[in-house]
Amino acid sequence: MKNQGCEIEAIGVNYKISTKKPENPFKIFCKKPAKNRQEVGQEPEEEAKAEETSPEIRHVLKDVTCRAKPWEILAIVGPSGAGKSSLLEILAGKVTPQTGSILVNQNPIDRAHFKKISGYVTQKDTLFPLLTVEETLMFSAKLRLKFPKAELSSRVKSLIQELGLSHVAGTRIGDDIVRGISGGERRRVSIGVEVIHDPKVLILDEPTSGLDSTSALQIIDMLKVMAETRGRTIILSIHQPGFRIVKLLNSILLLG
Ligand SMILES: Nc1ncnc2c1ncn2[C@@H]1O[C@H](COP(=O)(O)OP(=O)(O)OP(=O)(O)O)[C@@H](O)[C@H]1O
Repeated sequence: MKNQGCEIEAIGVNYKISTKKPENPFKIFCKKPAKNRQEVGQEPEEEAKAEETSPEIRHVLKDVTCRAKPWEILAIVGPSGAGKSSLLEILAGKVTPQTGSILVNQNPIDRAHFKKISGYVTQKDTLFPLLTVEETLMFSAKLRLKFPKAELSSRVKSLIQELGLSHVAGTRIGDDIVRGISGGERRRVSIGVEVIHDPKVLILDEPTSGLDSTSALQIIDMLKVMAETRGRTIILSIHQPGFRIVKLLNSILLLG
């Protein structure tokens, strides 16, 4: 099992959200509005139809099916609001869809176990600006791995090399006030934080957003190497991949 890759499959996923404004929390005694004549006595199909056309229900994902394989990159492509982040959260077991299933190696997802074998890189980097690159990765290593200090240190050093961050290992992350590393380097550190425990699956929400085309290509190139050398399953969302990026992707799911 240890060396087995991880295949993730989404089958017939439907995800709806309610855009209805929450009721007034101070209104303790509230009379439920009487159902209108049309709603009373509705059949289930009619009810589903009514839900479908209701302006208060947004159908974010409609019958989505996809498969991500080990050693490969699956990209979820689509315009803003297409549901890319929602699908990634569903694939990661963070959100449960109304219908459909998520399978990991042909078995229903076990969220607790999946958390241990996966890494999730959010769209926005959440790093401590005053820590250096090496300190940031060491912090994550100490949280996630129960290794002796020397082993943690050597794991961090080899990861810094793998991420191509050796030249900035001792540089602070920085933010708008403190000058630090570049946007592309920051993204690499965020990826490093999530791969320190060598996960089988890596899920990334828009890893190239806000980067110039060269830095974006370098990030996807690095992820490709991670997939091909470690057998990782990589799932990422991306807005508008350029031609050179598309060539590095193994499969693409288009969301409209
Ligand atoms: N928890 C939620 N509450 C309210 N609306 C939500 C929620 N989750 C998703 N949505 C809505 O669902 C739609 C899809 O959102 P999602 O973030 O998945 O899209 P996206 O393709 O990742 O967009 P972007 O590229 O801009 O990040 C959007 O209209 C969003 O407002």
